[in-house]
Amino acid sequence: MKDKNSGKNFLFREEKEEKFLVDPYGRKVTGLRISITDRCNLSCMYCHNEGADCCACGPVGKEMSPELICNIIREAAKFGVRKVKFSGGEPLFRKDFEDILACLPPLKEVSATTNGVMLEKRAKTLKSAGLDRVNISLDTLDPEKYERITGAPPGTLEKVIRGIDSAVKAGLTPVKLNMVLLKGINENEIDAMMDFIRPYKGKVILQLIELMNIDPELSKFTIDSKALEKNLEERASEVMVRHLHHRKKYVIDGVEVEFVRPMDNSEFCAHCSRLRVTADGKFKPCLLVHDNLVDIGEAKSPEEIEKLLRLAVSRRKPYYIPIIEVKRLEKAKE
Ligand SMILES: Nc1nc2c(ncn2[C@@H]2O[C@H](COP(=O)(O)OP(=O)(O)OP(=O)(O)O)[C@@H](O)[C@H]2O)c(=O)[nH]1
Ligand code: SF4
Ligand code: SF4
Repeated sequence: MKDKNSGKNFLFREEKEEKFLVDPYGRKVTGLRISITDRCNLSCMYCHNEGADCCACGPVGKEMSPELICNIIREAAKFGVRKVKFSGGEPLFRKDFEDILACLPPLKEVSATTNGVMLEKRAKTLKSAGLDRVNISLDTLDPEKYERITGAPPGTLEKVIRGIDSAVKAGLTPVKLNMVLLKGINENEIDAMMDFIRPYKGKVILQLIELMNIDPELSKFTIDSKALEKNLEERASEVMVRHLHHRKKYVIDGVEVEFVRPMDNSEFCAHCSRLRVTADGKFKPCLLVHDNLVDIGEAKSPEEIEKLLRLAVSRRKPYYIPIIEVKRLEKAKE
């Protein structure tokens, strides 16, 4: 079958007798990123709520049942999806998160991204239910700045730090600390953050995240990512490149630092291997595109889910594409 925009073929590709979902741009889908709720107890200044139209602090829509979530994952797993990331809003708002984890098929990695506020008491049960690791948002170690960035009441930063400790103790490792870089607010705290995680001896990784300034109001907080990348490279004793998004990982003074640089980065999109699912049950082919969602609705049978999965994959397109590719596509249309 041919994609009408790109003229490229898309179908299932057989590899070592395993079927994979491959989009019209040749990107294999090996992961699902599932939002299980839009609810959240914070209101971070940069929140994109996983690309949902509503804000995490706005009204809450319907949420998928554990059964539907597991059916979707089971179907995707038949086609080579091996990694699942649960996100929100704040996924720990789901009291039945452990039930969701308990019904999953065998996977290579099950992780969640959380703000960590409610993690202290849940870390052990989540691990026992099948969660492998967590990413925890932590942009600053300064309580006042934390409250300014997240809108949280006093005392919240301490809860998050206790959450990180519990996650490490429960074995939800490596724990990644997600630090969104904000010019004039926390850009000078990278070294302090590295000092904070060093005692965890490799069980905690620092993940620096370029601000997605999709809202013009946020532009003033954008840092110079290229300069930062150069600086990290100069300081690193080791540099690695992940397949996912071709993200760079650095080892600096014994600490692992990963840099997530999605903006205007065609390399990032070219290596995007995850399909998203929204909290209200829609496949979302791209975080930044809002008009090509595929409603899973009450689809229950494996056949129905497979059909919708294929449709969503056929709609996947890199958001940022190299200018040379844009020209090639324009020429192909002529
Ligand atoms: N544009 C874009 N940004 C992404 C994508 N995936 C992750 N990000 C950014 O990276 C941030 C951190 O993502 P996480 O949820 O912690 O997970 P991750 O680091 O992508 O995944 P793992 O490395 O598997 O833990 C997100 O809040 C986004 O800002 C993506 O597919 N597209
Ligand atoms: S914790 Fe996450 S979902 Fe909640 S407001 Fe902050 S960025 Fe948005
Ligand atoms: S195509 Fe690019 S912007 Fe869209 S989800 Fe993938 S990495 Fe993110």
